Amino acid sequence: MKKIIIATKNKGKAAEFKAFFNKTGIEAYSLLDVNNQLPEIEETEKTFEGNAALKAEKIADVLGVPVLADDSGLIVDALNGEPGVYSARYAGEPTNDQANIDKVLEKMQAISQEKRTARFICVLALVIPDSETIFCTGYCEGEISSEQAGTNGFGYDPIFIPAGYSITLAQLSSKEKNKISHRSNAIAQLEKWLQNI
Ligand SMILES: O=c1[nH]c(=O)c2ncn([C@@H]3O[C@H](COP(=O)(O)OP(=O)(O)OP(=O)(O)O)[C@@H](O)[C@H]3O)c2[nH]1
Ligand SMILES: [Mg+2]
Repeated sequence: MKKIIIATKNKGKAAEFKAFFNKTGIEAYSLLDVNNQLPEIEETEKTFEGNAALKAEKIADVLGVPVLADDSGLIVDALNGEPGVYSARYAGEPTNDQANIDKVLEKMQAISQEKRTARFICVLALVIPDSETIFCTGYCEGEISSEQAGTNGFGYDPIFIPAGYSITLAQLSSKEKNKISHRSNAIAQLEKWLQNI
């Protein structure tokens, strides 16, 4: 069977990719499944594309197999685009989802609901050895809630209300999140490239 490595150590992302690849006949493994000694990758770029390429290309260099990386984040209009490319490390390192949520809610305390618009972005970089890196981008529009709610998903899901809903992504089932998420929108564009693996 065809195989792909997902260059992520994020359990939430890995689960969402596995749910998708299960349907395609391609076996997907994340870095949490790989035993090889792999380099620690510092996300030094200033763009989602740059960091996605960095993660995919470094792992593909070592393993010599098709690799997909995801660089994603939350963009809040009232915070001038923060946390953006620094979403994982917004409240400092080591990364902590709850501290990141607390920081966003605190900074937005004085901001009214209609000015709390935000979006998730997901940039995927696919590296197939000896081919050019392929990029796909997906978005999920919505707004930041005033309080956190829900325990499904990961990251900022408990404070993100997708457009057209009145509950957070963390209150949706994983199946429902996967129908509308930035990640599934990016994956939908990737599908045509997967036959080259
Ligand atoms: O509520 C959320 N729902 C999502 O669907 C989602 N996707 C990404 N994010 C957050 O954005 C940052 C990504 O940073 P990131 O791309 O560097 O990933 P990461 O460092 O967690 O793992 P890795 O893939 O780099 O190993 C992290 O803070 C994630 O929590 C999400 N939050
Ligand atoms: Mg990261």
